[in-house]
Amino acid sequence: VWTAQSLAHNRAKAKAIGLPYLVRWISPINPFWLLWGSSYVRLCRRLGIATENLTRIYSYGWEANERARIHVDYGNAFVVVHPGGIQLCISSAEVIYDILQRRSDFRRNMEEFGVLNVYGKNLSTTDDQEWQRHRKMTAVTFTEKNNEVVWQQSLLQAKGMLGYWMQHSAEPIRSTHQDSKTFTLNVLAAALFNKVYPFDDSRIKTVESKEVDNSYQYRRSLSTILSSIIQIFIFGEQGLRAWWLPKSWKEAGIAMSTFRSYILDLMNEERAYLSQGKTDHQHLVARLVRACEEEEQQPAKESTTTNDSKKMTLTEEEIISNLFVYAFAGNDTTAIALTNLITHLAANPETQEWIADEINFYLDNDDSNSWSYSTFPKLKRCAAVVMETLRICHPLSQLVKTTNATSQPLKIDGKTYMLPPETSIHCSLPALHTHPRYWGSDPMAWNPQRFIDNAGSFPEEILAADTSEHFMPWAWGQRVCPGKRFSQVELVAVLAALFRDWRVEPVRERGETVEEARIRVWEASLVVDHEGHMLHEMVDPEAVGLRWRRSKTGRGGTR
Ligand code: HEM
Repeated sequence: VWTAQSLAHNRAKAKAIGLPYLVRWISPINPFWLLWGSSYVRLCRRLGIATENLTRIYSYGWEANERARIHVDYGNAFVVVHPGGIQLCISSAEVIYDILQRRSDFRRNMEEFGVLNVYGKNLSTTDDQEWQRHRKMTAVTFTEKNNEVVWQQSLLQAKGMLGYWMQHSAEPIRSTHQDSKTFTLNVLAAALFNKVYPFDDSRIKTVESKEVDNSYQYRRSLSTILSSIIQIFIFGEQGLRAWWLPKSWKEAGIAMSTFRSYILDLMNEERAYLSQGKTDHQHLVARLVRACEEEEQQPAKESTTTNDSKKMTLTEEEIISNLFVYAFAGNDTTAIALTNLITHLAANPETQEWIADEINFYLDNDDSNSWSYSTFPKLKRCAAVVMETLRICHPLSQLVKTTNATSQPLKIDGKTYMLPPETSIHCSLPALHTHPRYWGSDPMAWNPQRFIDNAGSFPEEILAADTSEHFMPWAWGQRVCPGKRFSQVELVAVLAALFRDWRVEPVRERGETVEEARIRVWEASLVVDHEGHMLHEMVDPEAVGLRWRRSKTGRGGTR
C-alpha cells in the first residue's frame, strides 16, 4: 500500500513537470533490490519473462547499457518515477553544461553518495566550505612530481603483470579484471602512500605469508570493502558483526577495521618520520599528517580565533575517510578502464599496430625503467585509445545532482520546465558520449583515430582535448576529477609497456573464427552492471579469455 501511494504521489510530481516519464515499481535504493535486483532482471530475461520496461530501466547500470538509445526513444530529458522519488535523466550537452554551471541550484546528491561515508564524511560527501577544506588539503598532492612516480610505477607494475601472464600463458588469461585491480592498487599505494609493492598475484600466496604481508593486508581489505560497499552501507561496521550474516559479509566488517589499522600504521610511520625533523615527503599521507600536526602545534590563542569552517586541517578520522575515498575513486575506476582498454584492443588488432608504431617511434630503448616521463605527452595515440574506451564504457556513468529542498527551472530544448524539490538528476555520460547528434550515425564504432587530427607524422599529430561540451569522462567544473592526469599517465604508461612489443588476442571458443571471437569480446565489454558495488563493470569478465604473444615487428623484450 505504502509503495503504491508513494508511487502515485511521485507520478503526479513527474506529470506536473511535463516531460515524458517512465514508471518503475521498485526504488533503486530498496535494500533487497540493491543486493539482488540486477540478478533478478537477468534471470527474468533468461527465462524470457522480462517485460521491455524491466529489461530497460530496472537493473543497476541500465543507463550505461542503454547509452543514448533510450534518449533517442524518449528525448533528451525524461523522468523515471519510482516509489522512492523521481529521477531526471539527461543526455543533452547544453543542459548538462547548464546544470554543472549552476552549482548552488544543482548540488551533489549526497543521498546517493552516502555509501562512501564508510569512515565518515570526506571530499566526496561534503559540499561548500567543508568540501573546499577536504579538496584543498588533499588535491595538493597531485603535482607533476607525483605524476612522475605514477609513470615509473605503472611501467614497473606493467612489467610485473606481463611477467605474470607469461607464467600462465599455457591457459587463456581470464583474470585481466583482477590483475588490473592489483596493478592499480599497487600504483596508487606507491604514489599516494609511498609504499612500493611488487606485482604479485595474491591468489598464489600461502596463508601464512598473507598474515604478515601488508601489501596483501592493504589490497585484500580495500578490495573486500569496495566489492561489499552496499552491504557496508546497509548494515554498517557494527551491524556486519551479527552472527547470522553470511561469512563473506562478516569479512567486509573485518576488512573495514583492517584497512583502518593499515592507514593508522602509515600515519604513525609518518609521524615518526616527522619527529626526526624530516619534512621532505610529498605523498598524500605525509601531507595530511603534516597539516594535522602543524594545526595541533598552533598556539592556543590562535586556535581560539580560528573560524572552524575555514580552518584548513583534517581530523584523524577525516584523514582516514579521505584516504579511503581516494583509494576508492582512484583504483577501481582506472582498473575497470584498463580491463576495457585491453579488451577493446584485443577486438581491434589494427589499433594495436597503430599505437605500437607510435610507442616504438618514441621509446627505442628496451629497458622500460629508463623511459622518461617527458615521453608521456608525446604518446597521443595511446591517449586517444584511453579516451575512446572511456567514451564507450565509462566506469562511473552518471554525474548525479539534486534540486534539494527547492524547485528549480531548467531549460530543455528551448522550453523551461519547473523541477520539484528533491528531484534527483542524472547527467548521463554514456548517453552524452554516444548520442548520434554529437558522434555521427555510427556512434558505437570504436575508433580512437577520431581524437587525432593531422594524422601522419607523429610529432605533428594533434590530440583532441580530453574535455569538451559533449565529452567529459573526468567531469569538469568545480568537481572535476582531481586524479584526471594521474589516471591518464597511468593508463598511457601501461599501454606503452604492454603494446610496444606484445599483442593480445581473444582465445577462440567452440569453433568460432577469429573475427567472431573479436566480435564476442567486444560485445561482452558493452554489457555492464553495478549490483552490490558502485562502479560499472563488465558482467562476465571471465568469459573473455586472452592470449598475449610477442609482436613480429616489435624490437625486443620488456626489460
Ligand atoms: C579512468 C580513471 C578515472 C575516471 C574515468 C574518473 C572520473 C571521475 C569523475 C567523472 C568524477 C566526478 C564525479 C561526480 O562529480 O559525480 C571524479 C571524481 C573524483 N575522482 Fe576520478 N576518475 C578516474 C581516476 C581517478 C584517480 C586515479 C583518482 C585519485 C587517485 C581519482 C580521484 C577522484 C576523486 C577524489 C573524486 C571526487 C572529487 C570531488 O568530489 O571533489 N579519480 N572522477
